[in-house]
Amino acid sequence: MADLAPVITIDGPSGAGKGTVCQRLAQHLGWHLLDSGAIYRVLALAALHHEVDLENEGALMALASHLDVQFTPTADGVKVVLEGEVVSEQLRTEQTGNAASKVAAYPAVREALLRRQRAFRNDPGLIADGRDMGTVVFPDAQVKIFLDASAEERANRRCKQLQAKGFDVNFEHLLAEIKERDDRDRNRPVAPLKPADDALVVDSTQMSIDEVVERVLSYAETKLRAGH
Ligand SMILES: Nc1ncnc2c1ncn2[C@@H]1O[C@H](COP(=O)(O)OP(=O)(O)O)[C@@H](O)[C@H]1O
Ligand SMILES: Nc1ccn([C@@H]2O[C@H](COP(=O)(O)OP(=O)(O)O)[C@@H](O)[C@H]2O)c(=O)n1
Repeated sequence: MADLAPVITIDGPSGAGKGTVCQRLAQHLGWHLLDSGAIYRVLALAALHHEVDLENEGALMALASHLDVQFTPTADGVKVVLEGEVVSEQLRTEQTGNAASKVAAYPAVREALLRRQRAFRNDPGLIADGRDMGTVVFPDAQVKIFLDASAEERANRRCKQLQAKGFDVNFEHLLAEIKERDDRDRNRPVAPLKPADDALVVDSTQMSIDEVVERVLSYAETKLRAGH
C-alpha cells in the first residue's frame, strides 16, 4: 500500500488560535487544510434549514451522511456552499458554533463524518484543525499539537474578532458561551476534547500568533525530519 500523506493535527478549545495557525502552516508548507469544525457547523446549519431537531440523533446522522457541501479555497478564505447556497458568513456566528457543539456530541453523527474528514489526507500533506484530529480521526499523525489558552483570553480574542466583523458582542456573554461549549466538548462520551498522549501542549495565553506559528513549525520540522 502506498504511504499515506503526512498529517499535522492541531486540536484545542474555541478561540485558542487553531484556525489562524493552521492557515499559516498550510500556506507555509503548501499542504492541504481540513477545518473539521466547519463540517460540524455546516451540519448544524443544514439541520436548521431542514428543521431537523438538534436532539434527533438518527435524523442528524442521516443528514451527516448525505451532506451536500463544497469547500473552495479563495483569496479571502474558504468559500462554503451548502446545497447551492453560500453560507461562509452564517457559519462563523457563535450561534452556529453552539449548535455545532450540540450535534457533534452524538456518536452516530461523528461516525458518519469520519470518512469525509479522512478524504482530505492527500499529498504533499494535511494540516487538520479540530477537537479530535490527533486522538480519533488521524491517530497516526506524525505531528500532534494541543493549542490552549485561558478562557478569558479566548473570549477576549473572539470578542475582538466578532467586533471587527461588525457584530454586536458582549464579553461576559461570550465568556459564558465559551465555557459552556468547552464543558460540553470536554465531557462528551465520544471523542472528547483532550490532548492526545503524544501531543505537544502549547499554551498561547501569553504568546503572539507569530510566536505560536514559530513554535509549532520548529517542533513539526524536527518531528518530520526524525520520521525520515
Ligand atoms: N496568539 C494569539 N494572540 C492574539 N490573538 C490571537 C492569537 N491566536 C489567534 N488570535 C486571534 O483570535 C481569534 C480566534 O482565533 P481562531 O484562529 O479563529 O481560533 P480557533 O480556530 O481556535 O477558534 C482570531 O481573531 C485570531 O486572529
Ligand atoms: N473535530 C471537531 C471539530 C469541531 N467539533 C465541534 O464543532 C464545534 C465548532 O468547532 P469550531 O472548530 O468551528 O469552533 P471554534 O474553535 O472555531 O470556535 C466545536 O465546539 C465542537 O463541538 C468537534 O466536535 N470535533
